[in-house]
Amino acid sequence: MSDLTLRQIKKSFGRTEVLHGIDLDIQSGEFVSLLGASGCGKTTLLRIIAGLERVSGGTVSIAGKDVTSLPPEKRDIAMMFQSYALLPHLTVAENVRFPLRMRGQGSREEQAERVVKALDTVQLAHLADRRIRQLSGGQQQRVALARAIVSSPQVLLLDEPLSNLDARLREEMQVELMEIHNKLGLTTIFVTHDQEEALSLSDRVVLLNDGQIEQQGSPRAIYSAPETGFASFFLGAANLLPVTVEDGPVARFADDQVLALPETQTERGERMLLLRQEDLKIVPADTDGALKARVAIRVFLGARHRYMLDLAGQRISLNAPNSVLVEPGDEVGLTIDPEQLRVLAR
Ligand SMILES: Nc1ncnc2c1ncn2[C@@H]1O[C@H](COP(=O)(O)OP(=O)(O)OP(=O)(O)O)[C@@H](O)[C@H]1O
Repeated sequence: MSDLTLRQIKKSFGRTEVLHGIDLDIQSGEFVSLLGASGCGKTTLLRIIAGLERVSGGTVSIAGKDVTSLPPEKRDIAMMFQSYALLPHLTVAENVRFPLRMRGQGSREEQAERVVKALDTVQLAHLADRRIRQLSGGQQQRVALARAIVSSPQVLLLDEPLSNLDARLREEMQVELMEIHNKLGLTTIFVTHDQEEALSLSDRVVLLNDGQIEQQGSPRAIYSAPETGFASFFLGAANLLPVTVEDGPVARFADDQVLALPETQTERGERMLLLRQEDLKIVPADTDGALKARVAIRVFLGARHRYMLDLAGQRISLNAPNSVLVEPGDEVGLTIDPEQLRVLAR
C-alpha cells in the first residue's frame, strides 16, 4: 500500500515558484531519499508533507487520506530537523516525551514506557536524566531521533539529520539509522545533498533539480543508468564530455581521438559521453585503442591517487590505485570497457 502520495505539488514564495508539480508515491516501510543541490526545494517539500508549509497547488495524502489542509499535529508524521530543535532546559527524557504530551497520546505510564523504548533504540537510556546542554552534538542528534520515533509515526521525515556530525560519527549514525529503519520499518523520507549518503541508505533515491523530479529509482539503477547529464554528474564522480558519435560505432573527441562504443549504440551525431571515474584505466600511452591524455594534477588520497588529466582540450578526473603512478606532464593512455560507457543527449 502507498503510505504517502503527492499529486502535482506546487509551491510559490511570492512570485517565485520553487516546486513545479511534484508527483510521488511512497510505499509503506520504504526508505526514500530526496537528493538535490542546495536550493532545489528539498526542505520545502518536506515541510509541505509535514504540514509546516501550505501548498500553492496539489494534494498530500497519508495512508489514503487527504491531509492537504490538516495542521501538523493532525497528520501521523514526525519530523527531525537539521538543527535538532531540542528544548535545552528540559532533560533528555522530557524532550523525547514532548510530542506525546503535546498530542495527549497515552497515559503518563504509557508515555514513560514509550520514552524508555525510544531511548533504548538510540542507545541513550543511560542519559535519560541529563539536560540537553550537557550532551555532545552526536548525543543531541540521537535525542532528536528518539523524539521523532517515540510516537511510532506513519511517516518519519528526516531533514539532513547527519549534516552537523563529523565524518566518523556520521558513518556510525548512517549504520544506526539503517538498523533502526530495519527494526521499526517506518516509512522514512530522508533529505540530503550528499549522494553517497542517499545511495547507501535508501531503497529509492528521488533526485530533485530546480523544483522538479529529475529521475528516481533504486540506488543501483539510478547510479548505473543516469538518464540526464545532471543526474550523471550529481550521482557519481562522473566526467561528461561532448563527442560526435560516428559509424563504427565510435565516439570522436578530436581528429585523432576516438573511443569504441558498444554495438547497441545506433544513434549518430552530437552527444555527451559519460565516463565514470571508477571505470577509467590509466595505461601506457601507446596502448592500442586507448585515448591519449596528459597528466595535469596528481593528488595523494592515502589509499589511492586522484588525477586530473587533459583529454582533447578538456579536463577529466579519475582515481587510480597507488600501484599506478604517473607524474604531472606524462602522456598516458586511457581505456574503458565499452559496456561501461553511456551516451546521453547533449
Ligand atoms: N520562506 C521562504 N520565503 C521565500 N523563499 C523561500 C522560503 N523558503 C525557501 N525559499 C526558497 O525556496 C527555494 C527552495 O528552498 P529549500 O530550502 O526548499 O531548498 P533545499 O533544497 O532544502 O536547500 P538546502 O539544501 O540549502 O536546505 C530556495 O530558492 C529558497 O531560497
